Amino acid sequence: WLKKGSYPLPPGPPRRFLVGNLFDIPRFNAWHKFLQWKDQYGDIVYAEALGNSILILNTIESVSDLLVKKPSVYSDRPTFTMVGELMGLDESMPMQQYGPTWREHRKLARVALSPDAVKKYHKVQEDIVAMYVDTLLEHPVDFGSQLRLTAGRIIMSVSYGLPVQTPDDVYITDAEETMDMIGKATVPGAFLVDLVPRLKHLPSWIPFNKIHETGSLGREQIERLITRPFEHVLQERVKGTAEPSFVSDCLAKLQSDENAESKASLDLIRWAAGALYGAGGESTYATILTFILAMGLYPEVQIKIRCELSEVVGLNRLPSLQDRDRLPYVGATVKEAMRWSPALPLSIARKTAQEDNYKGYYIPKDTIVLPNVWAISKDHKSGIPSEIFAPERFLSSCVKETATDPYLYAFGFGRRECPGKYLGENNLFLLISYICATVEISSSKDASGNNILLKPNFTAGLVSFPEAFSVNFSPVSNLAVTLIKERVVQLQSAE
Ligand code: HEM
Repeated sequence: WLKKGSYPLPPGPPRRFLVGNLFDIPRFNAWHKFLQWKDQYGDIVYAEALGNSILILNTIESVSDLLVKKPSVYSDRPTFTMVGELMGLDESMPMQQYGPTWREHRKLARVALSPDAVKKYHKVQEDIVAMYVDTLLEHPVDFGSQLRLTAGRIIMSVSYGLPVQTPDDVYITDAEETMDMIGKATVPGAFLVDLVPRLKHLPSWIPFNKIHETGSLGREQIERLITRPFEHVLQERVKGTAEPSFVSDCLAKLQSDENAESKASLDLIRWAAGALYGAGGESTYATILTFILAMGLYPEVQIKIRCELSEVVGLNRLPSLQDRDRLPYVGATVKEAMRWSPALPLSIARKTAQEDNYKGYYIPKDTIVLPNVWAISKDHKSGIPSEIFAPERFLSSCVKETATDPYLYAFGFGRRECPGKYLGENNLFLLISYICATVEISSSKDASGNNILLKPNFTAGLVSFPEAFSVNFSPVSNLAVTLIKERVVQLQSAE
């Protein structure tokens, strides 16, 4: 009853002989096109490219019916021959297939990143965020690169307990170079071998065949990224000076469980920790950069945040994660930063492990499934146009019906939902509240003193963030600056 002949494929654009919809799907910003297809063909849209089936899910209901309610069918990932198989990234949690090894990784992540476990990182997160806000006061032009460093430092401290201050930023530089390489290698069509996997069997002595050379260079780079900081923790543990961290906690648990650190288990921890950087750094960076751009465009939101902070927290201390529940407007702003331009507009793709049927349509095995988070984020429930940055859409005191909560879609779905969600939410809350408590963001001025018009343009990769832009940062008050400076001085004297 599941055969193709009995049920039609879901609706979608007409396919051409051999290439299917290859030329209908834009290489970049495909989510805009998919949103148009939603109006034309409906909630679920089927397309094909070079023989690959693609299913686009445009609503939270279809995502929930398939990705959440049928985990055994919809929890695999598509495979990449170059980065996955040849460079070895298949071993990292985000790219692994749904199965026993993936489950082991998730078990580690659950222990180390649960809502309770992440409480021990509150202080380190606050320290690193205070350092970032200090750089906004001292070197405001570097706000983008410093933000990237900040997101990386938090992950490195959480994963490996690396000191908050600079000497170990060498690990971050290494990690950023590797992420850049992976980002370029996962752009569709970057490597012919991803389109024609059989090319991987070509011997390396064939002239101009760089497949194996590129693969092994990438593999070395990825190995370095996951091994160097891991070995640092092993050494610190021998000296008895290891700070609490994901790796340290996992190693301690391993020792108490088995009384021996088997090679396989060490490898599992090494890979699980290595995956956190790639998965957690860029999404935090993208969301906060989006927030900064939005504040240049919608300065009134900052005023409301500052009012709430001064009422609830007062002016004599910095906000903390304990204040979070009493700051609804800040909470709504965090959600709006995730919604206005989602960091992962097509989430992370899935692949069907077997054929399926849904609402009378046939879905073939090995179909690439794309949850269109971009389309889901554009709901009209609140009545506020979706292109406006308005945290009010999430507050029942401001609108009759609130917008769909981004916590339901921005962090992914079902069994593969982001394991770093709680840590990620805390990062966003701290960054947004510290920035607003200390600096005012405004448009930059040109030589004649006129405001430079900000254009919300976003990059078009797997992770999407604002293209380079400039804004002005000025201190909110001397008292706010003193609070940040004191925190940073305390930090420097403690190290
Ligand atoms: C604003 C912050 C973040 C956003 C928006 C975000 C979003 C996502 C999304 C959409 C997925 C795909 C889930 C799916 O397939 O359904 C994901 C997966 C993942 N995220 Fe996050 N994430 C964030 C922060 C973090 C942090 C801080 C960490 C690590 C500490 C992290 C670690 C991971 C990992 C390891 C996966 C792969 C899970 C798997 O494939 O089983 N993320 N994230």
